[in-house]
Amino acid sequence: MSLLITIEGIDGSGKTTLLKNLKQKGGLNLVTHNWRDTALVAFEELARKVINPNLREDKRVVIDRYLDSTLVYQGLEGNISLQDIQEIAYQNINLPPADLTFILDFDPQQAQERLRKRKLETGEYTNWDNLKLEFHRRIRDNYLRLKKLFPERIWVIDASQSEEKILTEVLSVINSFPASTEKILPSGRIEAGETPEMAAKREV
Ligand SMILES: Nc1ncnc2c1ncn2[C@@H]1O[C@H](COP(=O)(O)OP(=O)(O)O)[C@@H](O)[C@H]1O
Ligand SMILES: Cc1cn([C@H]2C[C@H](O)[C@@H](COP(=O)(O)OP(=O)(O)O)O2)c(=O)[nH]c1=O
Repeated sequence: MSLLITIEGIDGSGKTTLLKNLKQKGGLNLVTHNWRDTALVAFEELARKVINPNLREDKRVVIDRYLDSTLVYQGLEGNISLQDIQEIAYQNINLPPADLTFILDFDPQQAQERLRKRKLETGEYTNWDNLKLEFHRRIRDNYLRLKKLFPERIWVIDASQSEEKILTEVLSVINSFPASTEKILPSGRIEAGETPEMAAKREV
């Protein structure tokens, strides 16, 4: 079954790492893409060239940052209404909506530490230091607000866990889609050490 899966979270929350692990160890027939353009219209090209053709071939497509980034950064943090963003995205540009979204929820101060490490190891640029910690805290809160708006689609994952644990949790949700999402509504949060089935029981 084709599935559009998106990964979201503040910078340094582990999105790229999860994407890499899903690709290498996930055992899924999936296509991943790490898009680096922040303009909404760039998603049109992404959908046309990457998402739509693969969904048509029944693949699972995993995208690092998608419309929820726009809703969070330009919407909740910026001054564009969420309704306008969604109208442009779904009606004007005709983007496919995500089926499943994982928010890697992480403390900004710890994320800063991870990014320092990443810079030392890989030299990869980040604009983190130009922005105040307060900004990243608001972005984290905005993601959690988004979860309240789209509880069925969005899963909040504790990103302070090990890479392996995060991969296991995410795979268990993907592999049981859509059955588990129906069961686990409304909050969908998996705590450390829980399977989706255990979470379902806890939340009822
Ligand atoms: N679960 C994890 N535990 C410890 N370190 C991690 C974890 N996930 C990612 N990292 C490290 O944190 C840094 C930032 O991760 P990255 O995947 O690049 O984040 P993002 O793409 O969200 O900005 C990298 O150096 C990465 O190796
Ligand atoms: C996709 C997208 C990203 N952004 C922002 C979030 C990030 O701070 C920045 C660049 O993203 P990116 O380089 O993917 O961040 P990361 O370090 O987490 O891998 O662009 C928006 O403001 N709007 C958007 O629609």
